[in-house]
Amino acid sequence: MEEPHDQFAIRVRDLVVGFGRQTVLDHLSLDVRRGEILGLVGASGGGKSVLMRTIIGLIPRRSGTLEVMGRQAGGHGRGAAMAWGILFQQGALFSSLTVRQNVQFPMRENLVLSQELMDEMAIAKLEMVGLRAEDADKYPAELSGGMTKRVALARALALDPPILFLDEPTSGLDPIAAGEFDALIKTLQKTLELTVFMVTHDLASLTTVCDRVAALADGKIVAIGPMRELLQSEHPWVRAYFHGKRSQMLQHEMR
Ligand SMILES: Nc1ncnc2c1ncn2[C@@H]1O[C@H](COP(=O)(O)OP(=O)(O)OP(=O)(O)O)[C@@H](O)[C@H]1O
Repeated sequence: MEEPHDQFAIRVRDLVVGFGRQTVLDHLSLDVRRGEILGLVGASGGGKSVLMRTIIGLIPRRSGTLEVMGRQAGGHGRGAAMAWGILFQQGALFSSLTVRQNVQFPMRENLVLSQELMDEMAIAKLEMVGLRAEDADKYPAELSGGMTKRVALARALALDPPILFLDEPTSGLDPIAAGEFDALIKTLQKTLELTVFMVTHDLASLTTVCDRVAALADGKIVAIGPMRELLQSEHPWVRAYFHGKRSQMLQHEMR
């Protein structure tokens, strides 16, 4: 039975995206429920980033429909920019701007606010992600990997978006920092009632923070559901991904 539309933050139908003669996404359909943390896995080069970038309007689609928070996507502009926050893989902070200025960047681009209010908002966002007010005057080169991710997260949350896109948020972090970052995402998702769309290879993240996991193979979503269901999937790529030697070893160690 079809679920009512307002349950979904993102609806993708029959999406086709390609470059030249290469088709990357081939009639892909996917629903992301409001308030869930959805993890996306797929082969390297399989199109995870392309899917995310197409949803946020950075890559044009050849055909198919996209709906974000009940609105047909395609139009860019202010409304779209405020519907989501994005954490790119490398953190991607502006190196010449301080932490405070990085967090304020989307505010300056999209809102008309006094400097005083933006300063207060930036500090509130930094505290929300577990950083201190003293960190606001640092430059990106002065931050650890974990702090960089947190600043990028604070910037992604600057406009209080209902949807958060995360591209491999724990990559490059040691297991302790990765676990702390996962816990932070879970807490923020609960307190801010966010919908989180997360591309990740991190089995610990998939197991501990994701409500559902979607697997992308051959340009399509070939399996979707809670992690325990994905582990039962008969799809050859999904089986190879979760039951290959390396995954088995990690899962064994996680028990
Ligand atoms: N702007 C672009 N122009 C041409 N080809 C592109 C472009 N962006 C992505 N591609 C191609 O699309 C395919 C999917 O790339 P994508 O970055 O989405 O993979 P991915 O699943 O995110 O991989 P990874 O896990 O390694 O990050 C690749 O073959 C890539 O070369």
